[in-house]
Amino acid sequence: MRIHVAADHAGFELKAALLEHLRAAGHEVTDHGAAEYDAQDDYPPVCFAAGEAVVADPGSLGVVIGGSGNGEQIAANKVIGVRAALAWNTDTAQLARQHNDANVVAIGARQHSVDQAIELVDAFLAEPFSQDPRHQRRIDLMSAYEASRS
Ligand SMILES: O=C(CO)[C@H](O)[C@H](O)COP(=O)(O)O
Repeated sequence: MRIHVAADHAGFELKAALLEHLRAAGHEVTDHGAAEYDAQDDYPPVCFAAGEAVVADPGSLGVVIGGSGNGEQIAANKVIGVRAALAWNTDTAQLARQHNDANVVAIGARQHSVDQAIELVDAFLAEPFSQDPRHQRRIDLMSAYEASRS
């Protein structure tokens, strides 16, 4: 799978561990930054970059990481075509794919151990979209709204 990953300073350490884990598992992973640790850096630019890469690369998925994951989810969702979900347990990670066909998952690195956070990402990546018509209908409503505003 092709995976686009980004993190600010709060997610920098988790990003390094996640890149290693995903590459060892055979995924094709692109690191969209931050390239180095800077306690003053801002999460929106790297989240925009990862989101844009996911939209430009159909079939790929994204991971955006910060302290809570909230701002990273918000930033990624500003990219047209991104459906970013904050995953905070296995169920929300899986439901993001099953029900929402989320193409980006947001993770709060300060909310989980590294192992727990990697489990959330793995659960997200492994779960397919259900293809259920009711879920597709709701996604289509959001896509139509997005298209009408752009
Ligand atoms: O989670 C985040 C945004 O939702 C950021 O990672 C967090 O706000 C960074 O905080 P600080 O600048 O205090 O380290």
